[in-house]
Amino acid sequence: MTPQHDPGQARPFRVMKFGGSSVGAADRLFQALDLIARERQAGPVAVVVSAMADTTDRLIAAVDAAAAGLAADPHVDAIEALVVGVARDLTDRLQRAGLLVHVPEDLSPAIAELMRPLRQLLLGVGLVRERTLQTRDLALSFGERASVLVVRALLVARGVDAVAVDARDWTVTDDRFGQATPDLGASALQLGDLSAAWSGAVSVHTGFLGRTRDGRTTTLGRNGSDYTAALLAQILGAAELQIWTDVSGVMTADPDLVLEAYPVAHLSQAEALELGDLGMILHPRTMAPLIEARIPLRVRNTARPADPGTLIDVVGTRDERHPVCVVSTEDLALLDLETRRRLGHERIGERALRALANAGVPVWVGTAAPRDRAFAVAVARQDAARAEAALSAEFGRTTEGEPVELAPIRVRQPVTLLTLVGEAMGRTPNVAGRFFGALGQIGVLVRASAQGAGERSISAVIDGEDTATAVRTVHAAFNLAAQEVNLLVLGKGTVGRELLAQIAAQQQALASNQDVFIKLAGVVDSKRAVFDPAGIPAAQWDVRLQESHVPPDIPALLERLRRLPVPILVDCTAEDTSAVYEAALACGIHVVGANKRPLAAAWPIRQGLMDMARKRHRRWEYETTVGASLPVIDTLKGLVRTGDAILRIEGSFSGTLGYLAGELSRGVPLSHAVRDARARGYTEPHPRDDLSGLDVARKALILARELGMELDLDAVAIEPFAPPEALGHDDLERFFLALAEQDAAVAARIERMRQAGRVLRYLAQIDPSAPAGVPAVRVGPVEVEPDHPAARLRGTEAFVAFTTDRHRAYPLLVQGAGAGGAVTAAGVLTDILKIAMSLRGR
Ligand SMILES: NC(=O)C1=CN([C@@H]2O[C@H](COP(=O)(O)OP(=O)(O)OC[C@H]3O[C@@H](n4cnc5c(N)ncnc54)[C@H](OP(=O)(O)O)[C@@H]3O)[C@@H](O)[C@H]2O)C=CC1
Ligand SMILES: N[C@@H](CC=O)C(=O)O
Repeated sequence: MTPQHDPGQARPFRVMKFGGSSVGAADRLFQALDLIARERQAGPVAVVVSAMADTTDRLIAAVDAAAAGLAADPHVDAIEALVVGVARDLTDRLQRAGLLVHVPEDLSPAIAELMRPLRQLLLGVGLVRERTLQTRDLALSFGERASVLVVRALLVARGVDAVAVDARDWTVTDDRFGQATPDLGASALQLGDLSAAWSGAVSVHTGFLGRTRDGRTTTLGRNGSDYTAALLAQILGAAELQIWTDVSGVMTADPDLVLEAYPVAHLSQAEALELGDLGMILHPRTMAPLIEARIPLRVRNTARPADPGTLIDVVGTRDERHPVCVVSTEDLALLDLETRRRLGHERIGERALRALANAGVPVWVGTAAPRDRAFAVAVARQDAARAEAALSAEFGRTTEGEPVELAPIRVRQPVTLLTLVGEAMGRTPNVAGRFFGALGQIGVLVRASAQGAGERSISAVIDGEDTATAVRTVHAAFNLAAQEVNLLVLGKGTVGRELLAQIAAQQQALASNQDVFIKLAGVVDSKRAVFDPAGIPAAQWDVRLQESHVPPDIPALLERLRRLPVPILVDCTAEDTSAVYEAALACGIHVVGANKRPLAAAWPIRQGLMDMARKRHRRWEYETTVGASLPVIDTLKGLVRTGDAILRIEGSFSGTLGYLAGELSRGVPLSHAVRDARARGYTEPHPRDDLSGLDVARKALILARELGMELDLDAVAIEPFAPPEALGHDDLERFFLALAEQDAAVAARIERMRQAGRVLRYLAQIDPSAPAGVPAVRVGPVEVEPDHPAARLRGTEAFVAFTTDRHRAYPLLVQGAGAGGAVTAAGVLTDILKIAMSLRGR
């Protein structure tokens, strides 16, 4: 087909198509006329319009009513009222805006006149009580014809020369009513004759409509107006087709499921075809004329004309790393067929598809096991029963008449077809790995899967209830938008407060540089809670918490948290929160904890939490429980995972006790040094936990358990840092008074050590192969020689030395600040980011 546009002609046509929402209300149509007027200034324009708003549905209802012997006139009255109303409102608006070149005649008589034959037709349908597709097509044509009448009249009134074109006068089709196919050559000839009369005016065409060679009205099926527009663009040799609708382009995912979904800037025609198969943008047959004539398509929003929309052309985006969209097709059923023995030469997939086609059941996806022993097919839920019946009938016997050993057909519903679309699929390695990996991370079961033969899509069938989380996770895993994580922070003491300050400071940078959006959903202390699913501005949490009178009802808060994308419980308390962790993990919430107590709880409790996290595919991150932000646990896990044998772990695990030892060496009395350490945020909420050795014992136990040592706290040999008689008081002031009584004795001991050339350090040792009778885990004060690695520690420095099979001669050392709000909070934030990043497939 030769396009009508003569390449010598300076400015080719632009075709603009306006859908039902763009012409069905005065404000939108006002905008549409403006867009047409502007585009006209740049060159020749042809416009295609759909029926206004719900007119097509109303026309179908009118035909159905007539065929059922009911009154159809009220439907036609409603359509007439809508069209007249839009025309009047629009005239007023144009007048108020000073855009009318002349006041248009009242359109109501013309609209009534247009509708007269429709009323007669419906009367006829009522008389014969017969409703054929042919009759329905004729009735439907009145919707688009009414739109053209209004749009042309008001364009002219606005000073844009325009002609109305009934597309039936040029769209020559076959006689498949309801789904007619145009004849391109014949249509081009007809259009050629018509267009001669336009002489520079904007031609306004009815979308959706055609006519058979013998003059009967047809319609072009679903998205028929788009088809008309694509055909018109092809015949006119247009430079571009613009589809004006109510969204700002093709979205990266369903915005109802993914708040951060956004319009894709650029797609290839092949990607658009793939999306068309999934019911998005244009139906594949509508894309055909554009592909054939290599015409770019722009999808734009009439209500937001400044938005660039989506451009669809031959090349598409040049960014081959990212897929473009995650499409979720919901409300499907998955039918699983499995033969107990092979069916000779028969392919069960082939037969199943044929049976479903014969039963008129459309198939969304079908996947076969190797050599076709099993086959799974997804169909719309409403077709599930028919599909099952058709398959049961088909597989009652082999084609040779033998009974088939088919396991009972299993029907699973509702399921969702989750499809990732993009050229990246065939050009970037590991897209499939990341797709399934992201689903696996959040524990979504894949019931069936398929990778498109065109290498532009990959699909997974998942349970319907997993849809929202799965779409969000895959969307985030491919960096289609920032990964949102939602935090509920328990505790706003030294660590919690500092964490919230770091989040406030880093939130912006994390969103722009790392595509991670940290949302603070709630903060809880020992007395109250504040929770807002929309997010608490990180700079306002303090005020919001102070103003709150809500008691900290943790189960209720977890219930609200779990409904948000990537929910994370952040534990910055020093309480026994094992039960809270269990509830959180059980309902799908990740946990990040600086709190050692759940990890040091009785072995079955700690192990139960680990199992729960594994079973629910949730993360429990706790790097800061040993050595604040030092990478102690990660290092140990790495050694264990890579098969190294851990011979011994030793070190000074407590920044607090390291600091105190240093202060004592400088001559500071014990009670003063502890007060100072507490004020600096180094100690546990009650410093007794440090001085008694309990806190270090917990750390040592945490590390020992990483080695698989099934120990409890009572198996740890603990020698306290300070004399036990000073540690009895809960009340802090009494505690400090009792401590002061020990100042002199402690100072004397330190002095003795100094004279002997040694320094005091509090060390821990984990010896997995300790002989029977010797504690495998020991913590206690040690007088170390000057050449001991611990002797060189300063301030809150801690160190952990791993002697392993591979690090035998030179132990692997992790050393640095081991206590303090800032470093610990940074470690907690790092753990939060680990979860966010892992969900992005990075
Ligand atoms: N400080 C450090 O250097 C390090 C600390 N850690 C660990 O971090 C955790 C926090 O330490 P830190 O910030 O110093 O302690 P703080 O005592 O300063 O803060 C504890 C917070 O927990 C809150 N809290 C107490 N009970 C509850 C409860 N039932 N529900 C909710 N919140 C509660 C307190 O509330 P309220 O404000 O109402 O009293 C307080 O805000 C500890 O487990 C500690 O071992 C780990 C590594 C280093
Ligand atoms: N008091 C603790 C703080 C971190 O866990 C210590 O220094 O060990």
